[in-house]
Amino acid sequence: MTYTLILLRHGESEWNQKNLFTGWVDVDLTDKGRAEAARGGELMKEAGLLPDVVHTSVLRRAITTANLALDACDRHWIPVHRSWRLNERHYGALQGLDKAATREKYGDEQFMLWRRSFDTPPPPIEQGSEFDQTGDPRYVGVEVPLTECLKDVIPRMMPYWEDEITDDLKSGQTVLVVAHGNSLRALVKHLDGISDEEIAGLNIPTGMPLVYEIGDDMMPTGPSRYLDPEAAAAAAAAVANQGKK
Ligand SMILES: O=C(O)[C@@H](CO)OP(=O)(O)O
Repeated sequence: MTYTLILLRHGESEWNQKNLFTGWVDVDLTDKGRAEAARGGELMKEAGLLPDVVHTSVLRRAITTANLALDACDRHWIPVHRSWRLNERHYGALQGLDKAATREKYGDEQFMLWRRSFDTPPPPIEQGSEFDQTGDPRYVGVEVPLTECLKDVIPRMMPYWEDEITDDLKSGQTVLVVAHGNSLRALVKHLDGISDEEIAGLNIPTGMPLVYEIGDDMMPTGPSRYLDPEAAAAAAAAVANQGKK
């Protein structure tokens, strides 16, 4: 028996457009991001891959992307589950800072360590500062991080994969997960068995459905595929180049 899993990073956000580090800051989609989300839904419809259930983070850019994509494939009515565990990586004190200016100030190497290394977290955000999420009502009972590297995302995201998403897959449902560049990198790292070093080179494009066939062991039976591979490759390269002028 195989099961279908579709991963979708949210469409372009206002801070993607402005080239700002975002993390847990709850920014909206741009018009381009809304169009990307709808296109993602159309691609799923054209491929005959219609989700039975959707899981999202608790951030607006993922929630709105899911709504628009599901509307575009007439699946606006399916059950929805949300969890902070699917949130973007917390970007610490970099949240709200311009990526190009940060790269210029700290240099290429430090910039890339913060963005893509497995285990170098950015400096922690100051509690109570403008872009700190401590005290946000959606995180009652959650220990809100002050910064995270990818290594920190794995232990907070994986329980949700193991306890919630795989349950839906095992019941035979086509599962859509709408999340973020770095929370999805953590999940793809697990599914594709990518090493701590090689994960630095993986970038997930916005609004591009990525499909896995999953076996009974809840691991992929073969390589994943983007529904629009050429557009996905170009968009992933653009993500990789963020911060460069
Ligand atoms: O700012 C962020 O939260 C993420 C995703 O937009 O950026 P990056 O791709 O640099 O990790």
